[in-house]
Amino acid sequence: IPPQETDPTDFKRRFLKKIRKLGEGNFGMVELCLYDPKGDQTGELVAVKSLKTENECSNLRREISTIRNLYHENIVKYKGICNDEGANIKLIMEYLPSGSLKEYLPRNKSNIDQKRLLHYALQICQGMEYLGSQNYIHRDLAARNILVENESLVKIGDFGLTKSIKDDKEYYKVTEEQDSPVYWYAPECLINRKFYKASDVWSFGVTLYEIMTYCDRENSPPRVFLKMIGRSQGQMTMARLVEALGKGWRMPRPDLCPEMVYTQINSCWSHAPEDRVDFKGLIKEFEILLTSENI
Ligand SMILES: CCCn1cc(-c2nc(Nc3ccc(C(=O)NC)cc3)nc3[nH]ccc23)cn1
Repeated sequence: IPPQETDPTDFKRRFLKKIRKLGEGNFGMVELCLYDPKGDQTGELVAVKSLKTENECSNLRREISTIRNLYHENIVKYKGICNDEGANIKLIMEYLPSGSLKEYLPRNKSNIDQKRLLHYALQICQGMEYLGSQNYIHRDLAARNILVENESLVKIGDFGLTKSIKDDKEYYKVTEEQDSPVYWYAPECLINRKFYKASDVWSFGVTLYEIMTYCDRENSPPRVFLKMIGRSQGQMTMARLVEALGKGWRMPRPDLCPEMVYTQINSCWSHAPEDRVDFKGLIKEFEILLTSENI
């Protein structure tokens, strides 16, 4: 009999063995699983994203249709879906053992120099430039969502809030209130809940700030903002944040961050979206910084 055509992107639930939790997102969670069809532990390790609650199925289906059509060195690889036995669908992706920058940078600080940090920043911009070219807005760019393949390769690892802006709309209007990562949000997102590609540039600025602090918890954006706008004001936080940003307040240059890089971070934080640098411009700047000797 001819070898029956098995679809390598169709994962059977009975062969998917949970090992441990890897991370939690807005309404999804990611677990490390062994996919072991032979049942002899010779299977492969995969990262499996499923829903925390039943009702968010449409979000995960949108995320699946997004990631399965993205092919870029700096975007985590889609492997398939697990959709049998009736329960809710699961997204299967390649497993990156080193975790996100939030785990990796603090742990490896002593053998990562600033040049390498800028290489990571360049790669994130390359992934984001590609995402934008496919008419997507990420809406959750942060160090926690950047995964480490090895010490010279990072990938955007989560698309839980990514939206398509096809039919030449230039922004996405947030409908449902979600526990949004406000400290990574640009003013236009906070004030009138409009997301532009330029809003992702603002979030990249916050992500680069995190990278230049080696994701040190003491200097995390929530910590720095709350120190500036006064301890937790409850729901006042959003209003106080908007007010401070509107007055031109920005997170101060981190100790280890060179002036030139802080200038770049600030070019991502212009109040008006149209005044911000774009990912193409950031890529050029990083390439110049990485060739010049003074980093
Ligand atoms: C939903 C939130 C976004 N998210 C994506 C992932 C993820 N993690 C990993 N590897 C990973 C993670 C953590 C650690 C660790 O040591 N932790 C203390 C080690 C390895 N590979 C992945 N491939 C695709 C997604 C994905 C985790 N959270």
